[in-house]
Amino acid sequence: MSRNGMDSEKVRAALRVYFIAGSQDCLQNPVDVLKQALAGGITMFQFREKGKAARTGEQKLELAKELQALCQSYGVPFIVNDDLELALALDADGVHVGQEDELASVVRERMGPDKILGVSAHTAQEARQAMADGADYIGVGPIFPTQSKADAKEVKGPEGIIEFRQSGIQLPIVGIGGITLDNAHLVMQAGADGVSVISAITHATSIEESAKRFSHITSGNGIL
Ligand SMILES: Cc1ncsc1CCOP(=O)(O)O
Ligand SMILES: C=C1C=NC(C)=NC1=N
Ligand SMILES: [Mg+2]
Repeated sequence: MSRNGMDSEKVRAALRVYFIAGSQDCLQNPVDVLKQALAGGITMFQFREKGKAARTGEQKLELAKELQALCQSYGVPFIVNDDLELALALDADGVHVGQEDELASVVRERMGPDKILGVSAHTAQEARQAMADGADYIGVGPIFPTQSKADAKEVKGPEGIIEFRQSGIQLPIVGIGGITLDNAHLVMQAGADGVSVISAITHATSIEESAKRFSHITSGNGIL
């Protein structure tokens, strides 16, 4: 079932190097982090301001506006994690929700057909439900152990993505969790359309170089 709205090939292309960050993930000013990541060629950005050090209220809104403007100057989609009201207030390009967040069907209803809706899915059933709710892609993970999400579920390995594809899930999939320059190729070979990365970019010696290398690794035609 193909959804009328965001073209799925455009979504697949946007998922290739899907950078996620909030100020809690950054060792320097988040604006400078995103500038370098964009220069390195990330294909989509998710603003995920979460945890005890996260900004809130006006501070969070101002930071989001600055990061959104940067993405717009590069023509890179700007996605908001969890916070539907913030996404609507900013007219963001989309929202990503987990199973415990706002219902995906409600988010789709509130955003309209042309915004990007991402849903975290841990089983093929959750993936099928997400598709029925109008999701454009699913986030599957953690693929490898991660330090960036306190309540991450059990590690799946790249097999987790193979299983989704074997159960007939054709929706665009982005792998997430502990993905580095050394293991990203395994995620692509398992059938993901892209990799979602926090610390391998935010903690990199060169943020721009790291983003550039992820872009190179994920641009293969999937055969190599
Ligand atoms: C948000 C999220 N969801 C599953 S793992 C994770 C964190 C990924 O961060 P990192 O790329 O640093 O492992
Ligand atoms: C938990 C998540 C899973 N997948 C993606 C793409 N983003 C998230 N915040
Ligand atoms: Mg969430």
